[in-house]
Amino acid sequence: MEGEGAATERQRRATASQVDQWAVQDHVFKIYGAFASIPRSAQSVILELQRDKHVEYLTRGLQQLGPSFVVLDANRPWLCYWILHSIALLGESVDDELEDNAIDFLSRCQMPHLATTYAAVNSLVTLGGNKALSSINRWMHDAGEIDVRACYTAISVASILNILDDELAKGVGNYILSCQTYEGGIAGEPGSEAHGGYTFCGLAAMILINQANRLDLASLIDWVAFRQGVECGFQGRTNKLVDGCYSFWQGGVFALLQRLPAFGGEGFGTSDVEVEWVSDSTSEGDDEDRDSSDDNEALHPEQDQEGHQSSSHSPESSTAVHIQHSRHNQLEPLFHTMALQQYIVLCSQEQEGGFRDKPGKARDYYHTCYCLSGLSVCQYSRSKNENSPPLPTSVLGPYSNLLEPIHPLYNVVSRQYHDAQDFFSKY
Ligand SMILES: CC(C)=CCC/C(C)=C/CC/C(C)=C/COP(=O)(O)OP(=O)(O)O
Ligand SMILES: [Zn+2]
Repeated sequence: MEGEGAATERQRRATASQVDQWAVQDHVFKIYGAFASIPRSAQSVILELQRDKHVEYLTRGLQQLGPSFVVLDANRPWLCYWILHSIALLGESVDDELEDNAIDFLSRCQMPHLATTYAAVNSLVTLGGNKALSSINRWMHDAGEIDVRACYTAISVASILNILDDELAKGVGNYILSCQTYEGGIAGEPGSEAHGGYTFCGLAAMILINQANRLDLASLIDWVAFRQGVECGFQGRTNKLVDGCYSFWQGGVFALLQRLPAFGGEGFGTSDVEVEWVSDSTSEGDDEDRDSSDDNEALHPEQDQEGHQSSSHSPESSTAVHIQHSRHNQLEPLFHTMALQQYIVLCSQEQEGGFRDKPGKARDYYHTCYCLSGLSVCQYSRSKNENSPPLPTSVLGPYSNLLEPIHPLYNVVSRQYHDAQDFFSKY
């Protein structure tokens, strides 16, 4: 039996976390309230992405990595990837000197650790061009940690470099399957708690090895759908706080699911998953306007678009999210993409450049990368394929907020992914 001390401690922690959540909601709702109370003309200015400021902040960060990126530490390839990918999402590129420095540095640090190798390879793919791509040495190595992130980074790197084979994929499907929890999301290791970061990694890896249909996709969708709360952004796991970086880790899960043919998507080429879909069917047209707030209005924080009270991160519904087709047979996103854009632009964006976890926190490159990646996912969430630009109704704020589309399996900008694919299919 649990001792009185332990029970009291548990209750103290639960209360503290509830108080944290109320404090964050209070902060976020004040921002939305202030936004709703200003004239429309001023609202559209506030919804603008501060592109120039973001590029300035990012370029400064890259320059600060050192004149020739000389120090080798595990964070530098990540900083390179977060910054270069953010710049690419904004449709910009870096100057020749910075590019040369980055290539020289990244080609020297592709071995010691799988996750940093993923960051280095994605950075080089993002820089693109002969020099960057040919600097990648397509080695293999083993050992290192075992978890779902390691599975994903290994499989992602191998896939983008066109060296993925059965030997590397052996056992990966069974391992990831053993990490899907009773909640429906995927944990880092068997027996741990489902988390958005690992759910993205697990699902992406399963798609890359053609085994996504082995997961319980119905419960996975339920789990991820209920991670979007009244703050309009996503939390990483049940009963935790909203955070801008989950815009990609959780939003990216939807981007992956929506590309599967079983969900009306075009597939990923070799990995067209067939899923026997079981859903508690909802009458036609029920949800056709669920995510069509096309007038840039702030959502009332405690209401969904039909005006219902919504409970934050409510766990009680089962299979409440379904494949949605509007009257015109247009694929509807499986999450509230306008609400998420609102959280990213109004709560995560720093007017002076960069993005943060939540109001009150400082900006950083990690959150800048994953807020922008999540924003891109939202903007293209209704696009049938990456070549069809989104309608203005899918983009919150001015259309100039539109970012470059990403390839959701790797989180690199689509055009750079295709260039890399052409390059590595030649030898
Ligand atoms: C490819 C790649 C880089 C993958 C990384 C995936 C990722 C973000 C995993 C999350 C790890 C984790 C358990 C964070 C919880 O932190 P926390 O307790 O501080 O945050 P929380 O309260 O939001 O859960
Ligand atoms: Zn975060």
